[in-house]
Amino acid sequence: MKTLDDLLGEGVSGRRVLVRADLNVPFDKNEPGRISDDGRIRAVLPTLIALRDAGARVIVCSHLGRPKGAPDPKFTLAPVATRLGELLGGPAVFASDTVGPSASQAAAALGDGQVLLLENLRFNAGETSKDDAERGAFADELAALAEFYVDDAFGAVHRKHASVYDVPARLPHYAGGLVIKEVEVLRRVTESPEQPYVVVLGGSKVSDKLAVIKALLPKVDKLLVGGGMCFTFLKAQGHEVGKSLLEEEMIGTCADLLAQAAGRIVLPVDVVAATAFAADAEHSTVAASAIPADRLGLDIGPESVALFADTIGSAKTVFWNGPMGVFELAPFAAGTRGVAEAITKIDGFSVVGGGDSAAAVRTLGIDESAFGHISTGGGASLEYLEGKTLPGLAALES
Ligand SMILES: Nc1ncnc2c1ncn2[C@@H]1O[C@H](COP(=O)(O)OP(=O)(O)O)[C@@H](O)[C@H]1O
Ligand SMILES: O=C(OP(=O)(O)O)[C@H](O)COP(=O)(O)O
Repeated sequence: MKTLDDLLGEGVSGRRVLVRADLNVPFDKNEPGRISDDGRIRAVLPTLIALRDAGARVIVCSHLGRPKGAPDPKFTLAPVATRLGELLGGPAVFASDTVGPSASQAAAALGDGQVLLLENLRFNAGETSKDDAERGAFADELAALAEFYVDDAFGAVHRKHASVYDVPARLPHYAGGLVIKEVEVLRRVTESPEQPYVVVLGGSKVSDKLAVIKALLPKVDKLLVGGGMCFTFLKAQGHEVGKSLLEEEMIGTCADLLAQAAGRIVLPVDVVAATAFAADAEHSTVAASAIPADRLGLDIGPESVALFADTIGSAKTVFWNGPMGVFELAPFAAGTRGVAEAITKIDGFSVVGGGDSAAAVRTLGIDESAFGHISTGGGASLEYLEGKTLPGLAALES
């Protein structure tokens, strides 16, 4: 795999370099347009600064959220361009489209050492299309903007998307420093995790991550499941989950996984159940087996935190992805805080992965240096640990 250092060694002054970054940052739920955690922007800065300082004309592209293949102002990268400019100490030009006239004019007008951010890749149906030709056509347009391609979007390397998988087939391609660093750490955890090895899963991307559990089960000693993930399992155990996040079509899969796991999947015993998805909603702690029909579980309860902390405490390797609750709303942050704090105390190696999980660590004020590694990718690191070939890494290697 060629790296950014190889590209810098070849000389990039005056050359247009397309950098795929993962700038999928969280926004403040109460203040639209305010980035609540800029960790993913900071994580790619060394790559952008190295290219800029070498005189490259830097064209950055990223997705934000999951728009449906067409422009949607809710998911514009404009606020990210502003923050990127602040962090770079000089403006980042923003193109109001990804491969249209604004992007191509801005790319053509870029001076040496200037940085351009394209609008959200996922405003284009070709980016995420399952159809190779449709993805390829979009990749052709993206590739036409530049002479070289650098992938530093670790959080998206598990996606077979045009900007991750098809563009590197069209341009000389290099792995950025963030991708290299992330892979180095995760390779260590994958190849020889010291036992006991505990994986903690939560968050809201339920169906994505349920698929990973099957592959991870044989590799881990215990899998602790909280967050939005746990309700499909609780339902599979025969409990009612009220209005909680539920993936109906995965209930059978969860039942199979529980049977296969023979006690190694640990579920919450209590949850904080609220009348609505809101900070001021009436809420109380209830047994996980007795969630009222008109309530939704928004956090794991204190007994579950104690149960999870006990298992985490004896682990030598912990991988955690996905908040234990809706930590962005203060009444539902205690589960995530409790689990995060337990992980910081282990006598072993810990990895936290995921945009929101990493953001939770920082916004809850937990000591970042107490973790072995904080990864910018949740799904990406999980699939790496699973031993899967990740499309973005395979494309960089070929
Ligand atoms: N019980 C729950 N119900 C709904 N959403 C939840 C619940 N628990 C956690 N979440 C949400 O999950 C989101 C993060 O999920 P995800 O994207 O899977 O994590 P990551 O970005 O760390 O991989 C957070 O915004 C959090 O509010
Ligand atoms: O936030 C991300 O993944 P993560 O929540 O698993 O860390 C990445 O930006 C990938 O986004 P996607 O899961 O919408 O493809």
